[in-house]
Amino acid sequence: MSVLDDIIAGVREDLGARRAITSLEAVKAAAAQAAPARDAFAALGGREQQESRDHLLRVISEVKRKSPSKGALAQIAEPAALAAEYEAGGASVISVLTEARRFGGSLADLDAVRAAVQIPVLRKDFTVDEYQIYEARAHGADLVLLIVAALNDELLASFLELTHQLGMNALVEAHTEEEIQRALKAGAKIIGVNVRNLKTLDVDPATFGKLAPLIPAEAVIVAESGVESIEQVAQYGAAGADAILVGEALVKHADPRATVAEFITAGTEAKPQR
Ligand SMILES: O=P(O)(O)OC[C@@H](O)[C@@H](O)c1c[nH]c2ccccc12
Repeated sequence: MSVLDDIIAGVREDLGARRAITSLEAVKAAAAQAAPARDAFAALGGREQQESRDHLLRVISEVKRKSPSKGALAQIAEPAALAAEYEAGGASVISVLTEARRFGGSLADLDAVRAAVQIPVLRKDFTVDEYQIYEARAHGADLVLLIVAALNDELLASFLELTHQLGMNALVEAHTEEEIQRALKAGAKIIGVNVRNLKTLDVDPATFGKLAPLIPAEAVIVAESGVESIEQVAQYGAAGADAILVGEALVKHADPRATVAEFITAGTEAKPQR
């Protein structure tokens, strides 16, 4: 079993436990009651009119306590306080890991962050069931993660459609050329190139430069993982990223606010006009 399969098995078990307490019908009703989703596509620089794009490199800042590849990263006693720092530093979106077993996250973290910031919030989890999409909306998420490697074409398309129906956007994550093609075919508007292979956990930042040119200019392109330095941010910016998604480097830094601001400056300087 790959790491991804193993994580998903745990996600399904935890989902079963939540569903036994709160039915799909109840979660749908809660989603319908939630305040409308914020426009994450626009927040990430996406425009229906390509010409009106600006030049800024956006940062999606992640609340991440631990990971299967690195183990414990940071305690994060107050995710709300960390998210507020990210927002003050200029982050465009906050990503909140809600997977519990491997990443130490929860829906309570999502609630706390949602209440603390104005910018769009991404529910970062391994989406394998429509229940999780309604649940994300019920908890105020504006964006959900859809990992292409975890879904077949039919599920990917139907989850993307449901996400849009609920007024949210999806960050559709790919790691290979084939997965990029599948994401595009499903109609993804925000495409993440994860340079970490979720089956082996190997990180290779060069993956971004190889795959980004395959993504048409109408889509927002997000470089995910492996940001350890300003130089790496500049490389992603130069290679065509509209946004970067950063976890470890921010949660481990003593001054996450300043680090977000530095990353935005470095990436924007490096970014070519699209
Ligand atoms: O901590 P990093 O290397 O900055 O990575 C952040 C983010 O890209 C990573 O957490 C991630 C990317 N895709 C995922 C899918 C599930 C869980 C986590 C992830």
